[in-house]
This record gives sequence, structure tokens and C-alpha cells, in this order.
Amino acid sequence: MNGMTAVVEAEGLTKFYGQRRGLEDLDLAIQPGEVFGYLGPNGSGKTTTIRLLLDVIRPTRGRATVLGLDPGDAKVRARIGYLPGELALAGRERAGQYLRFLADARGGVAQARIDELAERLEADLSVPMGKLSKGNKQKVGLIQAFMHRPEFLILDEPTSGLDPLVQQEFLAMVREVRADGRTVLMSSHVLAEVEHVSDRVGIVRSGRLVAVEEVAALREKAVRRVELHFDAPVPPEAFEGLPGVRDLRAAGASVTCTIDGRPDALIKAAARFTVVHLVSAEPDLEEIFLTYYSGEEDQHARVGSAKPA
Ligand SMILES: Nc1ncnc2c1ncn2[C@@H]1O[C@H](COP(=O)(O)OP(=O)(O)OP(=O)(O)O)[C@@H](O)[C@H]1O
Repeated sequence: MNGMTAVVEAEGLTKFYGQRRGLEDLDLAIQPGEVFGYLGPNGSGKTTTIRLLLDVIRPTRGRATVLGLDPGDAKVRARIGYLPGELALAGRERAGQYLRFLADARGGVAQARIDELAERLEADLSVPMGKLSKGNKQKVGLIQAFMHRPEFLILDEPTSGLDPLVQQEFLAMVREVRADGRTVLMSSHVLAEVEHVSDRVGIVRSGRLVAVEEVAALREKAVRRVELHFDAPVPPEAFEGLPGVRDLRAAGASVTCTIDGRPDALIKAAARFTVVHLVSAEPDLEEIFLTYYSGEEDQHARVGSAKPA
């Protein structure tokens, strides 16, 4: 890895809550500049992983480093931005005052930076903390996580409670972090919320990391529907037997099919005729993902599953 220190390195990282499995045997490395989407249904172990990386809880066994250091090292925390899954914001103090306080505590983040983020996310900072709506609370949480431009952002369900336009702005903020060479770990239970910004996604189920995939590779594997319309009828034979092309239907001046992987062969076959219109649906990655999600629901897994409770 060119001697680069991984931002997260976990080996056999395991947490049991009594007999209950929170996370078992996590092996994972996240590299600098990477956006890693951490996906799993409720109760799968996402928050447990994040709490271990932040040293809020200690592993039952195994180890992890964050920015090359022990998660308990006091130097780590200042270099991280963290959005908790459930923000405990209360009291009469205004959101803006709270952020100002945190900004000063983090070495004097400029007010203009807070204001810029608030504007982008359409956050109302004049509201007392105890009266913030769910969406506004989430925005305040995001502002405090991003404002000091930390090297590593850990975001637990960052998009929950955000309306679609604000979600887009949030994703733009994540892309800027990556463009700076900084690193993001974000959890979600919906692939669609992370696939457009993540370089890789990991899927956890019942406390185990069951897959890690590059999003680009998933996209190549995904099946998608394509329609081609020509200026005159085309011979169906011209499209038969192309690699990755299935369910081909040629009717008059139109061809529809599904492609499995790269569209290259289809495009080259079509280019021999005059294409007047092309429709290609976005690959449905969710479908691929659901195969990982499905299966036996052993959410209440216990140590040595044969043992009585
Ligand atoms: N403090 C705790 N005490 C006992 N069990 C816990 C505790 N925290 C989590 N668990 C259990 O550990 C497992 C993993 O939970 P975790 O909160 O990490 O999942 P999650 O993927 O973050 O889910 P969610 O999306 O609901 O937050 C679950 O079975 C959960 O019930």
C-alpha cells in the first residue's frame, strides 16, 4: 500500500454484549481518500462497529486502529468528525450558539464556515436545541461533523431525516471531502443512499461482514434494460449472440434487451445503423444487494448457537 497508513484497520474485531453478538471477527481496511459505505439492516452491527472505532465501547477480542493509532488515543478524536446515529441535543441554547461553542473547542473554526454549511443544508440555527425538528437536528449534527474539515468522517445514518434536495447537498459535501483526499465511513440501511458517493460498500448482517464490493464492479455486474430505436427496421441477427445481451426483442425499428455487464458489444452492433433514440435504465444495484440481505434471520445470534439462552 505504498507505506500509506490505513485510516481504519480492523482485525478479528469482535464485540459481544453478554451473550448477544454485536459484531464478530471484522477484518476491514479503509484507505485514505476512500468513501466507504457500511450497509446493513437494523441491528446488524453498524453502530457497534462505529462505537468500537471511537472507543465508546471496547472489543471483546480483536483489534482496530484509526488513523494508525489506538482508538483510545486522545490524539485520534481531534482528527475525526463524527455524526452519531441518535443525536442527544437538548436545552434552550440556540443551535448556532452550540455550534459556535464546538467551533471554538476545535481550535476556532471560522463562523463563515458554519454559516456556509448551514446555508447549504438549509439549517435554521436560530432554533433552541430542544425544539429542533428531526431534520434540523440531523443538519446540526452534520455541520459539527464537517466544519473542522477532519481527516476522517464517521457518519452513522447521515441521510436519515433529510429531504431529497438536502440529501443531494450532503452527497456533494461528501464528494468534496473525497476530493480533498480525506476519508469517509458512512452507514446506511439503504444502498441507494450511499451508492452514488461510495467507492466501496461493505454489507453487515447479524454482526458479520458478509461482503465488500467496489461500487464500480457492482455496477458492471448489474443487469440493466436497454431500448434502441433506429430510423429504419434493423435485422435482428445483427444483435443476436452478443456477449452479455439477453432477452433480445427486435420489432421493426426498435430493439430491446437486457445487458449483463458492459454495454460495449451492444453499442458497437447498434452503431452500424442510425440510432435515433436510446433508453438505458440505471442498473438496479439494490437487486444484487438484496441477495446478501436475504437468508436466515439470525439477528438474535448468541455465542455458540447450540447453547441454550
Ligand atoms: N448496549 C447493548 N446491549 C445489548 N445489546 C446491544 C447493545 N447495543 C447493541 N446491541 C445488539 O447488538 C446487535 C447490533 O446492534 P447495532 O446497534 O450495532 O446494530 P445497527 O446495525 O447499528 O442497527 P441500527 O441501524 O438499528 O442502529 C443487535 O442485536 C443489538 O440488539
